[in-house]
Amino acid sequence: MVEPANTVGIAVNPTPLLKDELDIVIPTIRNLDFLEMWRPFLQPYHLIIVQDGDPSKKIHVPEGYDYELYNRNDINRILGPKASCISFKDSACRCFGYMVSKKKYIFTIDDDCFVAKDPSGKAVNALEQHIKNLLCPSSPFFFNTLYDPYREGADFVRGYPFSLREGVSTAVSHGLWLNIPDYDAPTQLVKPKERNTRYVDAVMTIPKGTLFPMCGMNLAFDRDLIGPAMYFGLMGDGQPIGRYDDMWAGWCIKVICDHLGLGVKTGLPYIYHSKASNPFVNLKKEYKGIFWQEEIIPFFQNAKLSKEAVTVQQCYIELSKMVKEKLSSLDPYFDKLADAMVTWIEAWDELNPPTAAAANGKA
Ligand SMILES: O=c1ccn([C@@H]2O[C@H](COP(=O)(O)OP(=O)(O)O[C@H]3O[C@@H](CO)[C@H](O)[C@H]3O)[C@@H](O)[C@H]2O)c(=O)[nH]1
Ligand SMILES: [Mn+2]
Repeated sequence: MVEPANTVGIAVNPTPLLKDELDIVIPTIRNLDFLEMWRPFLQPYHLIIVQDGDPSKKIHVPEGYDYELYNRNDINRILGPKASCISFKDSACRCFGYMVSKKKYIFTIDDDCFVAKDPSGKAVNALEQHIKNLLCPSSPFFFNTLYDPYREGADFVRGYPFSLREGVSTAVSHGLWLNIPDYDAPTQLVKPKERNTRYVDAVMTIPKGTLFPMCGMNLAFDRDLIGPAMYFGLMGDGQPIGRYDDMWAGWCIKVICDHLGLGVKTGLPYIYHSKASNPFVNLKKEYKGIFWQEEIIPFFQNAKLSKEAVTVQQCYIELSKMVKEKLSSLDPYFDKLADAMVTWIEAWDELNPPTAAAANGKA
């Protein structure tokens, strides 16, 4: 039986790593009381709260947190017609927070994710571990069997090519979950009582050429390296699919990271996922995705980006053209999604114009 950690009495770190370079993005339709238990680890950071659902509902944010909050009215006001690419009534709305942030790093977490305990009983500072993962190189080109070679007390094992030991920049850090695992609805239905009690003390780079099911509930990334590709798609209200927001983004970012020579890591940190969403509601959201993905995965496995695609935006636009060309025959939804991918990039570039220096550099 796993339980969340008790963080009462843990002092708030006054000078945490990347304090002014990282935003925490939380999608919510509920309340944010869970931030009380995260206070020692998260209070020094700026929050971007994306309020989904009824914009007239008042979301209470615990005292002492510095935050900005956006509801649907704000999204519509800021993006105008381009707001059509931001999902409504689905956690996919969180990607609006990635777009409006001005920081280099993002940590996104769900409002039902509590602080986990490691096997020694110590409270896990998930954000601190994500930051370590992002600030350390990745090793996507050759698998290190002793897991993260950059970790204290580990290294590259015999036979690991020295020419590859410098590693590459890490774009994404994918954390895991104790208690309620991120299972799809059919698995949830078959195993309603299954809880994840296994704390695996490892961080691994996902090898180049391998896709993975990215879960958005405990995720961090480098916005400068991969932000424009972190679009969580068209889900929820008015859409034929849900709960494939993070999956879609994960497949897109992995193809682009592989193309640009960037790393994606998975493993530590764990959070404690406190509640299971309704498997019957989830089945309705997922069911088209469960058979579509048998076509979608080979599409991403075979996606080849051109050597002219050297920025994330260029890669993403190329990907959107492939989606329109190769997946629209699966369902007209993908035609709409391909257009929304372009709208997302246009909106991203509108809110995040390249700095003059960067623009000159590019010229
Ligand atoms: O319409 C909605 C529903 C929920 N939210 C907020 O999004 C997160 C996740 O919600 P919840 O914990 O209820 O759902 P899970 O099934 O556990 O979420 C996992 O599945 C993925 C579905 O896409 C998701 O990325 C995972 O985290 C909470 O913060 C809700 O408040 C919402 O904004 N709108
Ligand atoms: Mn949840």
